[in-house]
Amino acid sequence: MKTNNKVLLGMSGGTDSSVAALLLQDAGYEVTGVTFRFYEKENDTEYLEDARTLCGHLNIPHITYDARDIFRKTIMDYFINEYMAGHTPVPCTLCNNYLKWPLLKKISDEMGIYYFATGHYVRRRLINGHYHITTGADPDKDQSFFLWGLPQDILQRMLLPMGELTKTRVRQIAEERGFQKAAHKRDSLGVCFCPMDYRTFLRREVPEGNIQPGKFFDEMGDFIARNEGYPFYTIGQRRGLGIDLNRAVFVKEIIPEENKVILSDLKALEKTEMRLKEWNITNPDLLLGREDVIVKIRYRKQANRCTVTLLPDQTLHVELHEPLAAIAPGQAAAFYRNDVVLGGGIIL
Ligand SMILES: Nc1ncnc2c1ncn2[C@@H]1O[C@H](COP(=O)(O)OP(=O)(O)OP(=O)(O)O)[C@@H](O)[C@H]1O
Repeated sequence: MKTNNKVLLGMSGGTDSSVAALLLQDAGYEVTGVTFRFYEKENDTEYLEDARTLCGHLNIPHITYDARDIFRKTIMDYFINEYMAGHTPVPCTLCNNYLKWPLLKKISDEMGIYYFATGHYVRRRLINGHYHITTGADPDKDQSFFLWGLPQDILQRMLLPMGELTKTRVRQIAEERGFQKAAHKRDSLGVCFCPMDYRTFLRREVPEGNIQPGKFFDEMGDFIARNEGYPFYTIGQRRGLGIDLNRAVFVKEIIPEENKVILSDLKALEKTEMRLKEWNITNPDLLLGREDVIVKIRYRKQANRCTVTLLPDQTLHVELHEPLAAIAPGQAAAFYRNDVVLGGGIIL
């Protein structure tokens, strides 16, 4: 598609996308706002009204796109199924990879709009002919960890007006420009459809009887205690096991077929390799076989050096230079060099 000065902005009705709209307009773009209906808690559609009102104030067109069915199938059902398989799901990463950004591109294509944008706190850089996501300027808000899965045809058309800003500055801008409600909206916390403990969500969503009480065992196969059923535990979990031993124990392994959860000390959770499926690499030359790559499997407080190779079965092998504890199947791993996201995948 030929470039033009039009941009489709994902408008959640919150602070970031509101300020993103203002900044894109200031920069001379012709902005259209789109609000995806992904999930509506107790049918609350106030966010739709907020987004519509904001677009009205900015004098820009606003459209809504009903993605509730596809969100239910690809994100919420996946989330439940992953826990039922003994895995730890990453719904926000998958929503970005498979829904939010592909939908922005699809609708832009249909409307003849070249650019698309969000209020994500990330930046983008062209390196050796390939676009890469880089970390946002606000270290507390950086969302690069969730965007390793985007292909070039999306990366090349994205605009990221929040990338250079801090959240504090963004709230100030909203206030200065008279967007009081947006300025004082609370940040969204965690997974949109499951802001509470995921166990409460599973109890509500999984039909009665599908989760049966199970058992904790130690690494030697000795019974420790009964538990509430394997889906209620995640690899690396220490708190909330409901047992009182005279030593610290962690969830090491989950065996759904036998409804067993294996507990051990932290050291036994360490691994020096992992494999990834559903991976994306921005530029193989910058990642594969290189010694200076960092892998993150958690949003914060973890960064390990690694070497990544492609295996004949088309999975990625990640050799960790130092052991890493609590690697859970289903989680995402994102690769970095300094501030640059090089790709990522889902842990097998
Ligand atoms: N329902 C939605 N419809 C359209 N775009 C959305 C929607 N939800 C999120 N986005 C886009 O994705 C960006 C990141 O979403 P995320 O939920 O991580 O941030 P947020 O803190 O809720 O952002 P905001 O302050 O704009 O609500 C948003 O800034 C927005 O551009």
